[in-house]
Amino acid sequence: MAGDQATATASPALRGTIEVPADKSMSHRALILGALAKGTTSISGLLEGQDVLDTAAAVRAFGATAERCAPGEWRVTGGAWRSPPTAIDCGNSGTGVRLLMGAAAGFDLEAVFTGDRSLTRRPMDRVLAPLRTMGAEVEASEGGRLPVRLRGGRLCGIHFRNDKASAQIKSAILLAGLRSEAAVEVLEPAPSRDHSENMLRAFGCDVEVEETADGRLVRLGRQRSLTAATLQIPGDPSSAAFPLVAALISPGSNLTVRSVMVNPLRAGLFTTLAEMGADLRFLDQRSMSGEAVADIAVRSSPLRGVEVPAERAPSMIDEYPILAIAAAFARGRTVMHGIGELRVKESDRLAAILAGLAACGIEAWEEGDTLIVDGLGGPPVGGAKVLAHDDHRIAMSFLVMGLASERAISVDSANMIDTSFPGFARTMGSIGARIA
Ligand SMILES: O=C(O)C1=C[C@@H](OP(=O)(O)O)[C@@H](O)[C@H](O)C1
Ligand SMILES: C=C(OP(=O)(O)O)C(=O)O
Repeated sequence: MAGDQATATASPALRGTIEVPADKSMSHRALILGALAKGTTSISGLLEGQDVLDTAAAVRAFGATAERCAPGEWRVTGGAWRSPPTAIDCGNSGTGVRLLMGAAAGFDLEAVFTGDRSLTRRPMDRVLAPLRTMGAEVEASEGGRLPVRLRGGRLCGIHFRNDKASAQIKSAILLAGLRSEAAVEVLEPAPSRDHSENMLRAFGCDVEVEETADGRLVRLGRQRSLTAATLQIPGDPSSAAFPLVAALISPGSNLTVRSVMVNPLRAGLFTTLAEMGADLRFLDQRSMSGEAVADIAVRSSPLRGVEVPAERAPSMIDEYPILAIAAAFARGRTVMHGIGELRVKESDRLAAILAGLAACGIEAWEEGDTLIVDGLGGPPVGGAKVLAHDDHRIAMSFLVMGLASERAISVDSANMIDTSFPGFARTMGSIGARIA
């Protein structure tokens, strides 16, 4: 990819068997929990994208040791966290900064958190409000944004209703609660991804989950100290989504993505694609570090428009940009409900999707928190330069669209792809995709 720009050109059928980089959500959590645990945690297959490398630098600044022994192989030795010498810069990563603020809040320390141009525009109050309720002193910049100054210490309990179905908010509260003895509970009317719960258990922490009439209640038990663990991180379903959709929309394709994490709270895109008529199979289902894993095989398929219910949004929140691309190729209308959270990701993803689709000849519009795409039942014209707004998922989505459109599609800022999918162009090239 030349400089920041990248171009995807109509490609032949995509074929082969590939792996995608490790899951980003699990990778952040592995480093943070390792840095809180007694002893040395071994991690295999850590995602070495910039978001996660920034979290590694952050835990070091708090006093932990995080060493890279070989590609993807890391050792993390934890202990009591101390005030970092300089501001913690989480770069582009909402997960990194929100989980780290939670984890730091239980220690007697002071820290300033900041990030890049995108992250400093994203709302932090959603995490700062519950941390304040628990007793942390926090001072945010205007509008509840970064930089944030946090003074941690002895925290009290909380019962928090997670109406946004945000795993970042839930995880920040659970991590803060690790150093408290008080009751710490998060009620989720709609469940969000549960990697923190699963991984906390792997580190020996009691986490209780109860299905109640009001939703899923997640509660820290009495045993909250963490002991080092050995972890292996499976492939990221949010990254696998790009080659899988590319194969679905490129005639004659036959692709397998190996070792993809398929936790049901992350698998909403696969359910939706199956409803659209995708020939998609989960093979060799197994488990890795407490998470369900499968090889996913797809063949290119004629897709039809569907209605995606709001309740499914938390299980595919990062996949709407690439679903919108699949929808553009599908026959008929795809309606995606309840996706207002897309406005506060790395960019305003709703606006970016709409502008990109319009530039490529697709009719799409928003109605409140609903996105509607009128699919062509065939390839769009393409031939546009799409603004990715420094957002990795917008960039990858429109590059995938360019592989099966009539004319090439360029994106202006492709360098951010490294935050979640290092080697994207190379991996796609290995199955025949033309991205330069
Ligand atoms: O907890 C996590 O690892 C994540 C949670 C989601 O954000 P929200 O918690 O804001 O929904 C998701 O968009 C993000 O990419 C990763
Ligand atoms: C929203 C995302 O990440 P984060 O919130 O960690 O920046 C993403 O990866 O799509």
